[in-house]
Amino acid sequence: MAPGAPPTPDFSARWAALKNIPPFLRMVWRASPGLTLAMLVLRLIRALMPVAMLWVGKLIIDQVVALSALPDAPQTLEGWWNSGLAETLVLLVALELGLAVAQDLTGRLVSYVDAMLQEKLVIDISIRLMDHAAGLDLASFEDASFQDRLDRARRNTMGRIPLLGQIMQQVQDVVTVASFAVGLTLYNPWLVVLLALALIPSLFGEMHFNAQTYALNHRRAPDRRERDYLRMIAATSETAKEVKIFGLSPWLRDRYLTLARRFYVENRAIQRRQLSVMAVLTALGTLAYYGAFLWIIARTLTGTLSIGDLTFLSGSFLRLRGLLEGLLSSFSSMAGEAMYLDDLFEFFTAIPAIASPPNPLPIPQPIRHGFRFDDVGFRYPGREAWAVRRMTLELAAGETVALVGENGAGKTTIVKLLARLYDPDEGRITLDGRDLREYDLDQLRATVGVIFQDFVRYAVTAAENIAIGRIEARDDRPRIVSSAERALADEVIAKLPQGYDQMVGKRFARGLDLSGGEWQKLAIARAYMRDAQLLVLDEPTAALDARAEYEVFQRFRDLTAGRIALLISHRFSSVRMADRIIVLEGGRVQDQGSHADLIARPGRYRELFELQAQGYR
Ligand SMILES: Nc1ncnc2c1ncn2[C@@H]1O[C@H](COP(=O)(O)OP(=O)(O)OP(=O)(O)O)[C@@H](O)[C@H]1O
Repeated sequence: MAPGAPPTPDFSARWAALKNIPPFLRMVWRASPGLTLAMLVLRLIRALMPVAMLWVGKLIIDQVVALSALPDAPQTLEGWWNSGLAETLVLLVALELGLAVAQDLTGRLVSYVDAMLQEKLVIDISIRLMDHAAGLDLASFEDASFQDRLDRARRNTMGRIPLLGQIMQQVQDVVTVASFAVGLTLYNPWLVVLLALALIPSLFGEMHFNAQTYALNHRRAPDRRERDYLRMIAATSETAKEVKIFGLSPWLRDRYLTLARRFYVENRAIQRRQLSVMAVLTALGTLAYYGAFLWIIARTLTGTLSIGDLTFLSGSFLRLRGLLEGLLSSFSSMAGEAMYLDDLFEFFTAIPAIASPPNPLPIPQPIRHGFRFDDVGFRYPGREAWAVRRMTLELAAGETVALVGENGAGKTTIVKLLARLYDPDEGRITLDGRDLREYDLDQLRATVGVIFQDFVRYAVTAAENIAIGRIEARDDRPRIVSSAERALADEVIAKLPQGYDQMVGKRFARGLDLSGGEWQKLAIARAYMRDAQLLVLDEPTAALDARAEYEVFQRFRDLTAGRIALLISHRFSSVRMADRIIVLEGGRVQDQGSHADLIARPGRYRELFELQAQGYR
């Protein structure tokens, strides 16, 4: 099936999806070889039990009939016991009892092993999804169709875990069917053929409807994401304020309802068609069953079959019909379920474009010269306009540089390019003269510490929120405390009832929410956790007042002495302390120099500086 394309709701798609079963089973095996083996053995034992029980049942009945027809049969139980005539019968009954107990026991064991195996599988797949997602490019996450695919992979795969039980049941049922079929064939092979023929139409019916449902779900993934999003924003702590103030509730509700209604109508149409078509097809199976039953009764009446044979055959027939019906429909639904696995395997085939080269260079320790943009051009995927074009600039070792420019000038883009969250489309970025792409990616990311404007407010403890900057050091309390002090976050933490161990954020009941500025201080402390050689504050200070931001920047400059510090802010009063200020406009360097240089000459910087200064007068 072509990646991303909805499958055509036909049988071939269904059959093709069966290819997913072997890799799925390999995942199961990987999750737990021991449990998988145990499961197979148990299923095999269970598979042979029905025919064994029915056969023993037949033997019992034949014995009873034979014994009761004896001319000089004993009249009392004691008489039977003493005669020894009923020994075989007693043995057979004991055997039947043993089989019944074993069937119950293995049934429970199967449920247990199945549940454990599914749990292990969920963990294993979740970890693999997380690991794989972690390695993918940022661009992928900003791409809506990728989001749909990831969403489908996650949602569909977790929903497909019971497929394991289905496959196992299928294997078990196939063995049971085979054992019954052997039994029936011994009497009359046509009985089996008759049954199978009657059931084929309903198999195709099932397959057809499953494929339609899948195709519909697949096609609706973007709408479903929107529907879930609407339901989510209508009632979350993040949105509650605006939903109330702007009275968004009716609007959200209507949009949700429009989508949900469409889903409902489409689902109903499929369900109705399935109801009528399947009713007819299933009736065919019933007809065949009673036809065969009549044949067995007739043969018993004419004396060709014994009463034991009658019970065995009619029992086998009944079981076989149920089994075949179940097998065919569950086979078709299994194939249908397997189609959903396409999304998972497709997701696993996505390879990041940004990766370390085969023989990566280590990051220089220390950086001798610095970073350099050489005529760099970059466009976001799917965008016509250049975010950055003909950009040439330098960040020299040990220097504090500020980037200023109006919204959309390209400041954040420069930072993303420095950390190789994206690679340039034109020109190149070098570190100590070598292209960034030649270096080890993990080392590069470790040496570039960025606190973004939209940093994440994690619903974990205050200490952990700071440790995010260097998660390996999450148990290094002195390091966390000292980072907090440098970022002025210690004052924020001092006010929390449980100090560093206070859960923050409002997601969990025991969390305590912080003000925007307080969150920013915690985030800035993350920068100090790192041993980064290039530290970037990309406007995480916007919620601080002008004086606090100035103080944060001043400290940042002093505390990052010897490293490269990059500051981004819209406040000219704060950036003036940088060694060099780069003025960006429309994705290009418009001017650069120290504050004194820039203010001394007419230009954009002086203009904007004066505009802001007036505001403060
Ligand atoms: N993820 C993205 N996908 C597509 N276009 C983007 C993306 N991020 C930024 N852009 C575009 O790239 C250009 C540069 O954006 P950038 O974020 O670098 O600006 P900025 O100078 O940091 O702005 P601000 O001061 O508002 O933070 C803008 O035109 C913006 O619309």
